[in-house]
Amino acid sequence: MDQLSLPPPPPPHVLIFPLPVQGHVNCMLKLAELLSLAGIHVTFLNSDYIHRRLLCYTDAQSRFKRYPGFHFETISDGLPADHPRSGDRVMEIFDSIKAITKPRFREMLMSGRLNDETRRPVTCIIADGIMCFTIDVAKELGIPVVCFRTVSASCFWAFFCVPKLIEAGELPCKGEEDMDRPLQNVTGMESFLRLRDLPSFCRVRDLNDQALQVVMSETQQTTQANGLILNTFEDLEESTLAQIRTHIPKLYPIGPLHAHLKARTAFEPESLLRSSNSLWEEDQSCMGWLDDQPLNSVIYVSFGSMTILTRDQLIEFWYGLVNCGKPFLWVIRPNSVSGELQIPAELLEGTKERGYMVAWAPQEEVLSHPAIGGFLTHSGWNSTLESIVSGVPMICWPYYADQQVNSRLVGEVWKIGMDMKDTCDRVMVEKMIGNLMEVRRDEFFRSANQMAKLARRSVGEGGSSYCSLDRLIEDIKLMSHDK
Ligand SMILES: O=c1ccn([C@@H]2O[C@H](COP(=O)(O)OP(=O)(O)O[C@H]3O[C@H](CO)[C@@H](O)[C@H](O)[C@H]3O)[C@@H](O)[C@H]2O)c(=O)[nH]1
Ligand SMILES: C[C@H]1CC[C@@H]2C(C(=O)O)=CO[C@@H](O)[C@@H]21
Repeated sequence: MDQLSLPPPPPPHVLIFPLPVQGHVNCMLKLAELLSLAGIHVTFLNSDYIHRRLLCYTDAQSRFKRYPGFHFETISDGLPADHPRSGDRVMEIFDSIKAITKPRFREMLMSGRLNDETRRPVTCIIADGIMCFTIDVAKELGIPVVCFRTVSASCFWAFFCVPKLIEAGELPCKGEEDMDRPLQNVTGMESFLRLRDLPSFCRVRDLNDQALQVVMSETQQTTQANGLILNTFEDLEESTLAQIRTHIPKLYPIGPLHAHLKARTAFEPESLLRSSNSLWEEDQSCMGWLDDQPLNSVIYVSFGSMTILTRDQLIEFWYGLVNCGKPFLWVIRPNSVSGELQIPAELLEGTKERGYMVAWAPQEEVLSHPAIGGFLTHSGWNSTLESIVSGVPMICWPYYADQQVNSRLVGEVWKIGMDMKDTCDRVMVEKMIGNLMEVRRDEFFRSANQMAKLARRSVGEGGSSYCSLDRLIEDIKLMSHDK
C-alpha cells in the first residue's frame, strides 16, 4: 500500500483524572468536553462516590453520549461512603488515594481494559496536579503525563515558592500578630502579598505540618510532568504565568474553561448548551425568584462545595444580610453548618421579606442573571472565574487553601471586589455589601466589566486561551505519534 492510501491513525486517547471533589471534577469535565469536541478519545476517571452523585444530579451520562470517543470509568477513593470529604477532613483524601487508589490506577492502566478495537491504549494522562502519584505510574508505564492544577496561577506560584519562603525565614508563621507581615519571596507579588494572603496551609508554626508538606511536595513534582494546564488566562495572571514558565516551559493557560466550552459550542442548539456537573440537585426555583428582583439589586451568597460554617459564622452572615437591606440569594448546602442551630425569629422574618435560600443553585446561570449585583463568595477558583466572566463584583470571605490568595488578587490587584478575610461579624458584612453595591458600585462594575471582556476575548477565536488549547491539542497528537 502506498503512503497516500494509508488509513488515518486512530485518534489519541487521553485519560483525565481529577481529585475527587466538586471543584476539580467540574472544570476537568469541561476540559474533557473540549478535547472530545476536537475528536480526541477521552476516558474520564471518577471516584465511585463522585460518579454516583454525578449520575444522580446531572445529565452527564447522556450529554457525553454525543461524543462516541468519550467514556466514564470509575475507581475507589478509599474512603467510606459517609466520609464528609469536606471541611477540615478533606485532607484525609490524600492518605486514602495514595494507599488505595494508586495501586488500582496502575492496575487499571496495565490491564488493557481501557482500550478495545475502537480505542488505542492511553496515549496521554491529564492528571490533577495535586495527585502527582499519577506521574510515578505514568513514567513507569511510559505514558506522557500533563498536570492540570485547578487553582489560580498565583496560588500555584505561591505554593511553588514555599521552599524559598522557608529558606529566607519568611515561613513558618509566628502567630496571629505576624499575619500582616509583607512577603518578599513570592517573586512578582512583593507589592501586595502578606503572610495572611498565602494559601491557608502555610498558616502553621510547624513546617512538618502534613497538609503543608502535601501541597508543597505535589507542587514541586509538577516539574516532572510533560506540561501544566491552568484554568486561567493571560490577561488575568500574565506576570505570574511568566514566572511559572521559567520552571515549566510547557504551560497551557486555557481558561476560563466554562466560558471556553461555551465559546466552542456556541453553534449548538440552546438545549445542548447547559452543562451542569453538580453533585447536588440544582434548585431552579431561584431563577424565577431572581426574575422578580430589580436589576443588579441582589447579593448572591455561596461558599462552594467544601466550606463548613460554624453556627456563629452563619448567624453573623445572616444578620449582615438581613440588615443590609438588599435582596439576597443564599446557598446553604446540606450538612454545611457545624453546631446546634437556633435561629432568631427576626432573621426568619427578615429572610421572608427579602431573602431566598437554596441547598444548591445553578451558579453559572445565577451569576449571569441581570438581577445579580454582587457575589459574597469563599473565593474558590471556579466561583471566582464564573464571577469574572459575568462581570459581577465580589466580596471575598476565603475559607481555606488557595482562596486566601485569590481574595487578595480580587481586592488589591484586579480591584473587582473587596477582601474581608479573617473577619466575620454582622457589622462588617453589612458595611461590605453597602460599599460594594452602593458607595463604590460604579467603580467596581466598571473594572468587573473590563475584566469580563478580557476573559471572553481570551476564549474567542485567536484569543490567548483559545490558542493555548489548540497548542495542547497539537501536543497531545504529537505525544500519540511517539507511542
Ligand atoms: O450552589 C452552587 C454552588 C457552587 N456551584 C458550583 O460549584 C463549583 C464550586 O467550585 P469552587 O468555587 O472552585 O469552590 P469549591 O467547591 O470550594 O472548590 C475546591 O476546588 C477549587 C478548585 O481547585 C478550589 O479553588 C477551592 O478552593 C476548593 O475548595 C463552581 O463551579 C460553582 O459554579 C454550583 O453549581 N452551585
Ligand atoms: C483538598 C484541597 C487540597 C489542595 C487542593 C487545592 C490545590 O492546591 O490544588 C486547592 O483546594 C482544594 O481543592 C484541594
